[in-house]
Amino acid sequence: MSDGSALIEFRDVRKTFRTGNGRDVVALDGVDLSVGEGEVFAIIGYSGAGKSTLVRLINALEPVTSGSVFVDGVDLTTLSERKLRRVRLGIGMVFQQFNLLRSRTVFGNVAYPLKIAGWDKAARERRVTELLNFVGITDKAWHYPTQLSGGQQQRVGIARALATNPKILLADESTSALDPDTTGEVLRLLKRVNSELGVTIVVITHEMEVVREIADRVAVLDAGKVVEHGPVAEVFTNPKQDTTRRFVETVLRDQPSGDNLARIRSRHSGRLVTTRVGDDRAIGSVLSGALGKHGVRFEIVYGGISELGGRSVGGLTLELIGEEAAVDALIAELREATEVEELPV
Ligand SMILES: Nc1ncnc2c1ncn2[C@@H]1O[C@H](COP(=O)(O)OP(=O)(O)OP(=O)(O)O)[C@@H](O)[C@H]1O
Repeated sequence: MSDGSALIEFRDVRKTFRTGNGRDVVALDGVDLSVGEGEVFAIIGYSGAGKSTLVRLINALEPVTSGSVFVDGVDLTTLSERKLRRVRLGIGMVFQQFNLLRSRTVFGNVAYPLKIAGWDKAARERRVTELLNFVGITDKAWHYPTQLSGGQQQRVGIARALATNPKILLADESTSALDPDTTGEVLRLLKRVNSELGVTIVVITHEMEVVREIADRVAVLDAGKVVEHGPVAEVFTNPKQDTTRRFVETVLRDQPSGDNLARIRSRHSGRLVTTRVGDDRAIGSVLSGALGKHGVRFEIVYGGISELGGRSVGGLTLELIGEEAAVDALIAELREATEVEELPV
C-alpha cells in the first residue's frame, strides 16, 4: 500500500504521433496522474485509449510532446539518454507476449539483464536462484520457453523484470494472453511482488477483473484523457463516466437489461426495482422491517455481490408485490438507505 509520496507523476502530459500521411494522432491529451510509492496502480481503458503510450513514457521509451513525467522526483523530460538508461534500470517491465529469449533457458533468461548490468557469475547465480524460487519455477530452470505453459512463461518474465531490483514494475496487459485460472495465479504473484518486495506496480489492462484483483487505485483512460481516477472501490462503486460504468458492468451484473430483462418480465408481473447493496448499506434489515410494515412481498429476480477494492458491492433486483401505494412507500423507505432504481415496464 502507498505511504503517500508520489513515485511517478504526470503533469499535463500530451503525446502526439505524426502518422505516415502527415496527420497528428493525439495519444495522450493533458494527463495528470500520480502513482504513490508502494501502491498497485491500474490504468484501464479500451483499445487505443493511450495506455501503452502512457507506459512507454514512464520508462522514457518515447519523448513527451509537452508536459513532464517525474520518476522518483526527477523530470525525465530533462534527462540525457545516458541518464535515462540509468532510470530505466530501476524500472522492470512485463509484457503481454512474455518476450522471452527462445534460445536461452529459464535460468539464462532471468540471468540476462544481470549480465548486461555487469554482475559477476557467482552473484548472477545467487540472484537467479533466489528469483526462480520467489516465482515458484525452480524446477524448470533448465527448460526452454517453448517447453513452458503461458503462466510459467509469465513467471519467468516477472522474475527477469525483477532481476536488478527495480523499484517500479510496469505490467502491460501481462495477463491478456492467459486463461482465467492462470490469470489469477499471475495476479497473485504480482500482488506478492508488491507486498513482499515493496515494488510499486503500474498495471495496464482492459480487463476489469485485473483491476478488481490487485489494484489499490485506478485511472480510467478514454481517448487519451484520464476521465476518472481514485481508489478502486470509490471509482467503481460510484462511476461518473459512461466508460467507467461499462467497465463496472463487466464484473457487476447487478441490473438486468435487454433479453435478461424481457425474460424476467415474462415471469414476474410485479414492479421491479434494483437496489444497490454493499458493506455500508443495511438493505436486509430495511427490507425485513419495511416489508411487514407495508404488507409488500418480494422475490429476488436478479443480482450479484462482488468484492471490489476490499469492499462488497453489487445490486439486487427485486420484484415487489403489493398495493401500489404500499410499494411506493416501501421504495421511499429503501431510498433512505440506498440507491433504488425502478426498471421500466
Ligand atoms: N508509434 C505510433 N505512431 C502512430 N500512432 C500511434 C503510435 N503509437 C500509438 N499510436 C496511436 O495512439 C493512440 C493510443 O495508442 P496506444 O497503443 O497507447 O493505446 P492502448 O490503449 O495501449 O491500445 P491497445 O490496448 O490497443 O494497445 C492510438 O490512436 C494509436 O493508434
